[in-house]
Amino acid sequence: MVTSILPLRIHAAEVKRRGTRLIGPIDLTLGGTGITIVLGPNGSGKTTLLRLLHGLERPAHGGLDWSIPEEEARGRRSFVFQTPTMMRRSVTDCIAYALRVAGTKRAEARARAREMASQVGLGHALDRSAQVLSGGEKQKLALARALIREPEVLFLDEPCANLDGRATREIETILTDAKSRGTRIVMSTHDLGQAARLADEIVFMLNGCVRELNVAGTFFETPATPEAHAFLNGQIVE
Ligand SMILES: Nc1ncnc2c1ncn2[C@@H]1O[C@H](COP(=O)(O)OP(=O)(O)OP(=O)(O)O)[C@@H](O)[C@H]1O
Repeated sequence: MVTSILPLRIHAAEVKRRGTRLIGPIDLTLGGTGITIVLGPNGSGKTTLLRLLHGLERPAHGGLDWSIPEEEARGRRSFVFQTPTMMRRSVTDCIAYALRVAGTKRAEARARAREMASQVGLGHALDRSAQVLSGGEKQKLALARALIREPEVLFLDEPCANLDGRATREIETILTDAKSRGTRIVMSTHDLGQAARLADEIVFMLNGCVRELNVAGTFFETPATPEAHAFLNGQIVE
């Protein structure tokens, strides 16, 4: 049996930029299964937290421990950026590329890429250049590229920012399907409706710190902190 890379334990981790603290100290454990949604006002540190968890930011203090050595855990997680970079390649080749760099042969990589493209609703655009896709299609492509490696943990930074209701629903379906296949998802969103639809657990950020970590149902019904309560009521929280 393959050992899980989870839980991820974060202890007193701080991210600094030129001596200024962006987030932290963060103490958090990410375990088990399901979807964790990172919520919080603009500038509260959601993106920086996700970047820290995925290893894109090095903690200035404290640290992170996956349940297996970092060099092994690295290849078993993926990150989808808010504005994914698109290669000058077809949809099929963009997805296949993720497998090719991992050593899969070209024909097999392309066959699996076509299958994955169809699963995320891009079956009509297999030969289209990634660069001409719509915003929603680009996000689906970014997800397909991340999911084809079957990551155990998938981090997403505001994957539905700027998407309309239909595109958002399609992305949410892809994410819930991935969850049901066992992918652990950690994502930020501004959209409280989306958080309520998807979350099993909420991490509420404020001023660079985790202000509340709660089961989603409890967070939405009886938040533990006055700041979360105010945030859920649409008040400006600083
Ligand atoms: N490269 C950087 N250099 C300096 N400050 C930064 C940098 N990146 C982020 N910050 C600051 O760190 C804080 C947290 O930013 P972050 O982008 O993580 O917040 P966020 O909650 O994701 O915000 P938003 O909801 O607006 O996307 C902000 O005050 C931001 O200005």
